[in-house]
Amino acid sequence: MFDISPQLDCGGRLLRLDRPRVMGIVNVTPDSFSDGGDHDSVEAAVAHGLQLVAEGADLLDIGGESTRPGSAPVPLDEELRRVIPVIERLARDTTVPISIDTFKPEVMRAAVAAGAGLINDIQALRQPGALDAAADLGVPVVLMHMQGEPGSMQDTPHYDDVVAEVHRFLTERMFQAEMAGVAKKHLIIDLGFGFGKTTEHNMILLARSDRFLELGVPMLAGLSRKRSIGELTGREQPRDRVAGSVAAHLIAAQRGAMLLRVHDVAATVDALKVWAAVDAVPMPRVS
Ligand SMILES: Nc1nc2ncc(COP(=O)(O)OP(=O)(O)O)nc2c(=O)[nH]1
Repeated sequence: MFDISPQLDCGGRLLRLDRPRVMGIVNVTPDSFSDGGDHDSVEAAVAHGLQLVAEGADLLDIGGESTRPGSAPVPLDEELRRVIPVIERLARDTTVPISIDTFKPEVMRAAVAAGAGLINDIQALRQPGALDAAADLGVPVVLMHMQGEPGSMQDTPHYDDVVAEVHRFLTERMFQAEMAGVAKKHLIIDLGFGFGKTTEHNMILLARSDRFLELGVPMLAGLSRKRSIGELTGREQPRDRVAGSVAAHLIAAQRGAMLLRVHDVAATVDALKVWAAVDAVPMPRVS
């Protein structure tokens, strides 16, 4: 149907896209919205990453700067101090691809040099130097939609047509990336759930996320423990939003997402196994 590549070469570590793949979140931050401070030392972050791989994570996403609404920016040297040692250790101690969650080109370059094989950029390479860094590094890159900036994006998000506007943004960022020299086979899109969007916007995007498959690149979905899940379920604490998060990611997978960015790897892996079993049942022969 669409010419989505069957695998991603993440700096030599292949990620087959024969089924939805689970990206385990390792936030090396003191203030991430759902697990801030839990893994903000190298040892704790490495141990958490190894635990997520043991639970079935197909790749890990290492982040050194919280992007929650109202979060404070992290200086370059601090972000490097947080993430590089963790990437080095995890790249050594696991065989799964390691992703760097950053929008700073200097962090992208240092992270890939340290062993990361995928760039996860919530700003879709809009920072000065980011397009060139992605083109030079030659690894897959996630282009995510965000309306506004983390500090104020949730104040009054508004769209005339959220699907059309996110689609137009991602199409344009893909064009800019390819013009800068990023191979289309390295592009991944992400609708940016919770980044300048109300719960209604998020649900419309989730319901119609299959509309984005026509862009011909893998799609990543990241709804894990987010505020929208809390609003729909009444779960105040992000840690209590596991069932809602798993449901949302299962729906995203059914609508074509090939990468699921989650905190709760074991629960998500279990849900995908049940879905795969049902999906494997042959369609009835039309007599
Ligand atoms: N591609 C992508 N990257 C992301 N990075 C961070 C967060 C925010 O979640 P989390 O990392 O758990 O929180 P924080 O940013 O507070 O560390 N969400 C996404 C997302 O939806 N897509």
